[in-house]
Amino acid sequence: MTRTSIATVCLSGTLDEKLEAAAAAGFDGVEIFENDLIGSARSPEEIRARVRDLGLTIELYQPFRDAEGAPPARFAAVERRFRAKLDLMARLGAEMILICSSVAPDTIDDDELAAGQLRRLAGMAGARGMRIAYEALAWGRHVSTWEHSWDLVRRADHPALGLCLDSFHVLSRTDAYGEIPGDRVFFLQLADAPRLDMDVLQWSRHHRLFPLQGRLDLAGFTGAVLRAGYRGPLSLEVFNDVFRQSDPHRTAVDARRSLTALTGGLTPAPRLTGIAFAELSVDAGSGPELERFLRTLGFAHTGQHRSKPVQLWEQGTARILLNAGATGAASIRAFALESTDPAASARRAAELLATPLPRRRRSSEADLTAVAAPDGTEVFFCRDDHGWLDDFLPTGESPVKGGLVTGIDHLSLAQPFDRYDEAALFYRTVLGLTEDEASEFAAPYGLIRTLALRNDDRSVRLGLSVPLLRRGDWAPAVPHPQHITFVTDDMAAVAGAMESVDIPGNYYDDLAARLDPPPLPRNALHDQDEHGHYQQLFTPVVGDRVFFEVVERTGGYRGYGFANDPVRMAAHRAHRGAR
Ligand SMILES: O=C(O)c1ccc(O)c(O)c1
Ligand SMILES: [Mg+2]
Repeated sequence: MTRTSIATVCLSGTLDEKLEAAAAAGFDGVEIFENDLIGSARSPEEIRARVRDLGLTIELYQPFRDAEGAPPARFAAVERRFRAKLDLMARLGAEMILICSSVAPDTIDDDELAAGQLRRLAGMAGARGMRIAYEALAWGRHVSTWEHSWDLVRRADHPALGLCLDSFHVLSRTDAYGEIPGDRVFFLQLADAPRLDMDVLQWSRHHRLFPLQGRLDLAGFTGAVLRAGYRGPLSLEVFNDVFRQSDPHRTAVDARRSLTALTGGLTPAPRLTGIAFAELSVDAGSGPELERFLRTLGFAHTGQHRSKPVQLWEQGTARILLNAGATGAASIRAFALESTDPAASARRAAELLATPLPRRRRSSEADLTAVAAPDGTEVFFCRDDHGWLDDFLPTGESPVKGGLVTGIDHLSLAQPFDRYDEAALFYRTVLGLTEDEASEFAAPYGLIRTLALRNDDRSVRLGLSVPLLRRGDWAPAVPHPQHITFVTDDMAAVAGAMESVDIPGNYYDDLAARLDPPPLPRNALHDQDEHGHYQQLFTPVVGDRVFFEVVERTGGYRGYGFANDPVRMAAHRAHRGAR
């Protein structure tokens, strides 16, 4: 088994907190960042003991800067500093140090000089049984490609000197990284990132992500390095503004999940065949209001749970549970997915470190396995035989035939600002969904990023959204809005029956100018793609954050109307202000 490691820079907190979080998430080792050590009140010996007691090993100490290419007059100071760090490593019990390529303005562009200096440092390390992993920073002064660092390592030709390959530095510059000398790679650092057209240092220091959370080809690169014969740890090194201030235990689990998903060997994700139900928690105020909305849309209250204050509402294949037994304001507390193998779905979720939830089971009730998603939403796995419906006693009301709503189109779950990348990776990997559409837009109270995920046949679709920054205190926007989107074949009839939020005339003027759509029912929004058309209608927000949407897809439209989201948000805001 390949060892796993995480750099302390990935995590928030003091060195102690970082080490505890790394150990709790199941990492084998850590890279100790110099800053974390310098700020720690513990002596190196105490840190060594703490690391050992936590079952970790120190895989690497880093970074050592501005070594190679130093003007000869400065190199004595480099050696002095290096010797001090080797002394420190001996006290820590660390055997490998990372030297990153020089950025100092006085660095000399002379490969012979640089290789000779690296050989000198390797001699010092080697004499103490230690090794150097030399890394090309993508913004290094003269050495900025891994090929160039490899050239210097070859020239230096010392057994204590090898390469550190960092996926970010390599893949931020090229997808064609060529042949990798596996036996000379001493250390492998993994980081993903979104594709951003910006200064590479800023990109690296603020926007790195864990593998599979960004757009770099981490699977391809890691596979190539492993095939080349690399046998060291897979170590995550992610500089990320959000992770730096998030709960380190959560971040460490997110990190571990990403490595697990990257290295594979997981239970394959069983095929999902649909959304069995969505469950809303309701209180005394929101319950009746949601019932009223369901009623006007044509839903029938068909069942009452045998043991809990939970109502079942049905129409077409859409099933909504209203749960009055939970505390808190109205929200989507759970949803259930129909799986061809619920036990395997649950097993895969456990392998990906999903938090298991107590089973909902009483003698006669269906056995539903559930896990908690990062945003707290409970995700159930059930068979597609509707066995769980036996938990409900019929009320005598039967579902309306040929009603307005035919099923659930998708669920939209707004994520807390600091859980988005974690949630996207969770839903995608645990459920085996693919990314459908991503976008970013300016909403009235801040920038919003959205991501749609779906299964192969689009019977399961989820929309995630998140503000780009933590919301300002003053913003009166709906916090973490969630909605259930129903699908209809007859939007005109829905518009006639359902209370909807008013959409401004300016929207329709702009729409006419851009797309000139056919006439729309009152308050309906419109979108189109190369396949067809989309109409959307929104109820007001119930309680603090929940609303329903009804959509009609014609001609095979594939999107989600993301472009209309700012108008919808402003409309909800205006509606709440008017109350
Ligand atoms: O941003 C940096 O300076 C830095 C330092 C050490 C690394 O391993 C790295 O990838 C980047
Ligand atoms: Mg690095």
